Amino acid sequence: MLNKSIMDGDNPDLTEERMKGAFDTDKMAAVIYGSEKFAIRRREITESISRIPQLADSKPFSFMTREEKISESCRKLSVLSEHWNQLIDTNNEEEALHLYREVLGLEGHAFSLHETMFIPSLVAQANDEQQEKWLGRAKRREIIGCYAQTEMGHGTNLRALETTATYYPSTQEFILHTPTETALKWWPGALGKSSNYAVVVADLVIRDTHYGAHPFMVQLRDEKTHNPLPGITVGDIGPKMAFNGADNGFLGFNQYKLPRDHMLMRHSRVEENGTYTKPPHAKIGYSSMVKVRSRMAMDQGLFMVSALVIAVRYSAVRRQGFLDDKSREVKVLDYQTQQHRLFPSIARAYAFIFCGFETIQLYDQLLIDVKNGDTSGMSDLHALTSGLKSVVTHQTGEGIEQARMACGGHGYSMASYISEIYGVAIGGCTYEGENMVMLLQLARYLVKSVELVKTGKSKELGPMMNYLAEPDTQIDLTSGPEAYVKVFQHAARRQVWKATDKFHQLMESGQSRDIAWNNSAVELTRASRLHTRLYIMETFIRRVSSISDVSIKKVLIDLVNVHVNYEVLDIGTYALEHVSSTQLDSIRSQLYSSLDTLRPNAVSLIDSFQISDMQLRSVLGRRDGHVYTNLFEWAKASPLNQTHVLPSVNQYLKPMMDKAKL
Ligand SMILES: CC/C=C\C/C=C\C/C=C\CCCC(=O)SCCNC(=O)CCNC(=O)[C@H](O)C(C)(C)COP(=O)(O)OP(=O)(O)OC[C@H]1O[C@@H](n2cnc3c(N)ncnc32)[C@H](O)[C@@H]1OP(=O)(O)O
Ligand SMILES: Cc1cc2nc3c(=O)[nH]c(=O)nc-3n(C[C@H](O)[C@H](O)[C@H](O)COP(=O)(O)OP(=O)(O)OC[C@H]3O[C@@H](n4cnc5c(N)ncnc54)[C@H](O)[C@@H]3O)c2cc1C
Repeated sequence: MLNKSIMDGDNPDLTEERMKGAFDTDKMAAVIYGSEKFAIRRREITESISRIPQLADSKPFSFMTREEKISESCRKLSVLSEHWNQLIDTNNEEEALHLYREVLGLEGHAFSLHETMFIPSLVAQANDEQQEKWLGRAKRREIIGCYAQTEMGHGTNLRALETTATYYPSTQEFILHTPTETALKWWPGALGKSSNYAVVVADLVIRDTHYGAHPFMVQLRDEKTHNPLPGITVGDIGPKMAFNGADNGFLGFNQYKLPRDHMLMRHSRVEENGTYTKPPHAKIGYSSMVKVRSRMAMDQGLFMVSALVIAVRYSAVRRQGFLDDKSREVKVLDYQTQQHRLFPSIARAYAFIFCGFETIQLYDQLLIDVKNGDTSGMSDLHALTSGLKSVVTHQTGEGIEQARMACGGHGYSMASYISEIYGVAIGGCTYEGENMVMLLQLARYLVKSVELVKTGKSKELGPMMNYLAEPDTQIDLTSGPEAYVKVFQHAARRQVWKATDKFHQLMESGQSRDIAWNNSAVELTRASRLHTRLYIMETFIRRVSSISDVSIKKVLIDLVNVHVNYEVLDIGTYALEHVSSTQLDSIRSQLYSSLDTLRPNAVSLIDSFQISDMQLRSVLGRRDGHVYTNLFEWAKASPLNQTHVLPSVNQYLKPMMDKAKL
């Protein structure tokens, strides 16, 4: 029995699962979270939080109105402000994110964008003097900030942003202005009611020349009264599909004056006389987005895991139907269909998180390089994270929806909380650049790479691109996971070349570059997806190969087997060009047997993420597995059940029924 945290009073069905686990979940947590030190810190932070009763939800979140959710998260933030230094190392971003997740969950809050985009924008875009002025204040949370870029009329196409920041040398001020209704900033998280500052992205104009999107530090509200400053129109955009604890907002400027030194000037400058110095890389101002995209594999992996923790634990306590033994119904987790629904997603979640570690490190390195004047890695990371954010958000959405269905009717209830997780996670398909558009950004890079190969410049290929220059080879599927990587390489290479050839042929036939691109776009997005999935698979295998602990490695190899078999079958139409249908049949059989092999470790694999009940907010996913009693308690707490007869019954239904009786 390796799982140390088995509790006496837990549901015996879950205890049985935990006894079956063949590895230590604390050790696995150390692998998942990158180090034993951080895995221990996570547990310590969770433990410390549980000792502060004011940080608990005051009632089930699902029964709160939007206003109550916002007020509840502000209440908790004020409690947290008394405890930051005892709870976490405030300079450690991962510890802070864990604390936020535990205490505030995933529905958003006043600081949603403060940590994820406002501070990172100051770090990457503000010069030293500006950081001196604002960064400390932001880190101490004396001010609350957000990132205001998207407008009602334009989000994806940044070059068409309408908000202007016009510089006047005579006053040494910018005038921020919203020229039309569609130019209203629309969507920024925590903008509507919480933030008093924003990094605003506006089109820089000097003497009638438009220099495009640039970031500005803008005070929105009076620091004493919190009222909007004159010239600022700001408010909440209303309820959303999910994420309703956040006040995503609108923002308009009416000839709003801003001192010259409020343009973030680490990379581009406007001198007092209006002379403009351009940045060392044209897209350096987009770095806050690359930062968030580089985190998305990790964050989406964790969203998917939350849904899987709920679905796998519930599947181990839910008994329905019979297999051999007719005296007792089976755990639904024993059905092959249930395993097929859930286990490939467990594998993907692990894979996303391992990828996430790599891309976060790549971004941190890029930040250092750029500070030292080296922007050469920007295109590679932009391409990689554009594809990755698109694939992981889409697959996470699919995985969470399967997890919901795997919980049957109770999955549809807010008691499961899966629908909230789903709603929040799929926001990622849209924010930080709509998925199709970001796949097309990666496609630009892939097409350029093929062009390099075609012109004999393969040596100039970026990281991860060498396979595009390699010839197809025979694949021996018995040679282990690497053979599946080869299948993906073949499929991705063929699709990237096919899409590029189509694009080239259309141009050769007389179509303009833009029209030819648009007419090749579906094929190009397919190429980007295959390339990204190849990267995810390679990272997963690489990470697992590097593990030394035998029991951990063994179960992760089982997980890799589920992954590679499932992924190759999932791209069956492409794979068929490289493997025979008989080989696909054999992959199918291997997938079924790999599901079987994984089955005893399923609960331990998801327990290893050590997501607390507080964070999970799910009756079905409770760690102790006592689902039914608590489901009943939860339903009894519904506001509708606080009275036997609702006022609407007396007001409408009774008179209607009484009238019908006459
Ligand atoms: C629910 C949440 C739960 C938890 C999380 C909590 C909080 C976080 C929640 C939400 C945060 C959401 C925040 C936001 O959404 S902020 C707004 C984000 N907006 C976007 O992402 C807009 C997307 N659009 C763009 O990025 C750009 O418009 C573009 C699509 C990239 C096109 O830009 P454009 O200037 O027109 O450039 P192109 O002509 O297409 O390309 C020219 C050239 O530049 C290269 N390029 C583009 N971008 C970059 C980059 N960032 N770095 C390096 N290079 C870049 C591009 O590849 C091309 O290169 P070529 O060599 O091909 O010429
Ligand atoms: C939960 C959430 C939080 C957000 N938070 C913030 C925030 O904090 N700050 C902020 O500034 N913004 C924020 N946003 C806005 C977000 O960044 C934008 O919605 C996003 O960038 C997509 O832009 P869009 O809405 O203009 O979509 P559109 O570009 O209008 O997309 C609509 C459709 O057009 C297609 N399309 C558009 N352009 C092309 C193209 N060139 N080629 C092919 N197809 C195309 C898309 O694929 C899509 O199908 C948030 C959004 C959400 C949902």
